[in-house]
Amino acid sequence: MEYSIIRNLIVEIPQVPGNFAKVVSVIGSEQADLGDIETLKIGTHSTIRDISVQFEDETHIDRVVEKINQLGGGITIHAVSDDVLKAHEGGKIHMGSRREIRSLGDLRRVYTPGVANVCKAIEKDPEKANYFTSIGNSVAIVTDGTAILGLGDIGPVAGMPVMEGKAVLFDQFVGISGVPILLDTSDPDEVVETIKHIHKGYGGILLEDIGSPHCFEIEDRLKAELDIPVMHDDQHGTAVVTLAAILSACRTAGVDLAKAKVGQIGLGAAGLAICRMLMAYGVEEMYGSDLSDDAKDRLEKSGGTVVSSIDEIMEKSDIVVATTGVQGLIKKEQVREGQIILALSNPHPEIKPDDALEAGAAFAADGRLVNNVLGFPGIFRGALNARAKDITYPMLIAAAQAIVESTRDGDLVPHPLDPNVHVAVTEAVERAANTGLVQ
Ligand SMILES: NC(=O)C1=CN([C@@H]2O[C@H](COP(=O)(O)OP(=O)(O)OC[C@H]3O[C@@H](n4cnc5c(N)ncnc54)[C@H](O)[C@@H]3O)[C@@H](O)[C@H]2O)C=CC1
Ligand SMILES: CC(=O)C(=O)O
Ligand SMILES: [Mg+2]
Repeated sequence: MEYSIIRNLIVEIPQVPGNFAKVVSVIGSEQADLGDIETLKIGTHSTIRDISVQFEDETHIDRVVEKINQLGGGITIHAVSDDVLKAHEGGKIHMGSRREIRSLGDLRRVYTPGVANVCKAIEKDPEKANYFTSIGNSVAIVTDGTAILGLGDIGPVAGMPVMEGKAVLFDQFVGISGVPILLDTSDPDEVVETIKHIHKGYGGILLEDIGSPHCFEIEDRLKAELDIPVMHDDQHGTAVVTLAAILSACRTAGVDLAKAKVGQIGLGAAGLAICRMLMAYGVEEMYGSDLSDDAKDRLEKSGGTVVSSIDEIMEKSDIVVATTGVQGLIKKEQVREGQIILALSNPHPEIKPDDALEAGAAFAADGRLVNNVLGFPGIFRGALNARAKDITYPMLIAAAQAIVESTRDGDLVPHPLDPNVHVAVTEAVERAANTGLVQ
């Protein structure tokens, strides 16, 4: 069963023993996936509950609703609400102020005429902008909309909910102001020029969901030309977290990663960066496959070995990572006993972890668990704290190691809401940045 829709059932249940169990049992018997349950109202005779459920499709919802309504005894569904859409009403972020204006004195300090002195101080010594403005704590989240999750080239405006989501994570996990920037061009020259012209307002640039191959050129050029940290999240944020998950799996399984055979399906932004990161870490046998000859050439130029089919990757590899955006690409029959399988495409993986485990995999995870959310917030916080001008490989490796050290034995990665992991990544990246400065 592939769940793709979340809905909340607002159900009134008369207070008769066993009634609630009847509702839950309909959800279970129809193979819908029960989530959070919230009690909205306890009345004299009945209780109203908000039950979050994942469904396969619209007809699946209709079937469950009909069966619950047929239970009788006063059990009634009052509404089927889409909480995901509701959570996006009005957008998820807004620009707020850090100073209140309650008096004319406040106004004159925060705005004119007082502000002019601050402007002059910064004009005299531009470094002062780090103290007297929000620039050093702001990161532009830039997309051209060409590879929004695995949804493809849906354009920057349709990608805005993802960019707002990244901004929410920046704010809540590490206190960075993330500012979405939507580009209506994917031409590398125009993207680079545009970012160069706006970069002065930001302490760093997070490139997000910019597809391959143009993402490689855009990132390389910006890193060379700008004196603030630039990172393409889908490449390096993903590679960091993938390396961490693989290291944790190897630790539990007692496998030496450098000696393992690793296969990467999909050699786009995420896939090629994962291969490069694993090879930099010492993996000697790195296989990859893609539909695009150019993508395969890039792997070969980076030192990996191209194989002709997914069958061959599955056959050869101890560890398989997939980032193709293609739901269900890996079949259960292709899974080998004891394999580590990370099917990382969002919103739907190449193989569901349960299916991979059932087929004999030793470890399996999807892109909800092994997700760059564990990396990019702390990587930027660490880089901004250190006033780093770049995000370097040693900083990324330090981030991966911090994630491994924050992972409980037997798990692949930490829980994304564990604040310790973001602190650990921040500190490790800051340390690595400062060490780099001393060398
Ligand atoms: N879990 C996570 O943190 C992350 C997951 N991803 C996911 O990875 C997927 C790819 O993202 P990007 O690398 O940014 O996109 P991309 O467009 O740069 O790369 C996708 C690559 O997959 C290849 N591909 C497509 N179908 C294939 C097939 N049947 N066999 C072999 N190769 C195939 C394409 O030719 C392309 O090279 C998306 O679904 C995205 O959500 C990306 C970044 C982070
Ligand atoms: C998580 C993420 O960045 C992606 O799926 O594109
Ligand atoms: Mg992304």
